[in-house]
Amino acid sequence: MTRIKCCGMTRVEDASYAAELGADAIGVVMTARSKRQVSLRRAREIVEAMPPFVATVALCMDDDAGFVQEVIDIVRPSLLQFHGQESDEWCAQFGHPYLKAIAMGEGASALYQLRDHPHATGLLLDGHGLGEAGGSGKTFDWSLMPKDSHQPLILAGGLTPANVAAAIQRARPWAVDVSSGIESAPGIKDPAKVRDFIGAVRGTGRVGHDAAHR
Ligand SMILES: O=C(O)c1ccccc1N[C@@H]1O[C@H](COP(=O)(O)O)[C@@H](O)[C@H]1O
Repeated sequence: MTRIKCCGMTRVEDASYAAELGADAIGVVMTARSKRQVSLRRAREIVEAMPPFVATVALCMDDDAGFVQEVIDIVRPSLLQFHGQESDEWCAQFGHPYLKAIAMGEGASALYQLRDHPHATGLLLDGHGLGEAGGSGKTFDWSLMPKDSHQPLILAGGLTPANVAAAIQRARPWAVDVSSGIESAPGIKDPAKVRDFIGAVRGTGRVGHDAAHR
């Protein structure tokens, strides 16, 4: 079964809806470098609203260590996600489980980057180019997804309800991660797209309640 993370939550109701439909994890973006940034307080509210067994992920990108520690202490996410140029040693200093984003777009190859992050709980392969900022909403060539990693690999970058089934077929990831592909505007999730995305991953077409449920 392919796990699902729905990222970039800015509202409790959106995160709760994704969890209700069967998302395995939700994400909140903490870095000021994103238009989806939420405050520490809002992130905590979203995390606290999640039911048992739904993991919570707080995304940082080249932020300073003091801020990351505040995120751990105040938001208390299950996992951090480092989406910038952070080294393995730097990410591991907090003693908190984390995902490390790996660039798979222009000029990038997974080969060396995967070996560079042995302490990551999982590696999230995204469509941005080497040295570029993540969260570009771009897909990458799914055939480049490594087949022999000993760490769980999470496929991200430009996934939508329309392309996620083909992406899974091609890349065979442990999990998929989506943000912009289930939005009606940056940070605002579209209930029909959330439902269709989860339905496409689960292979059922549509799952859960009707959109009128909201
Ligand atoms: O979502 C953002 O604004 C963001 C900003 C900076 C770094 C990463 C960001 N998002 C993450 O990027 C991947 C792929 O997102 P998308 O589905 O292509 O929009 C995902 O992990 C987002 O959370």
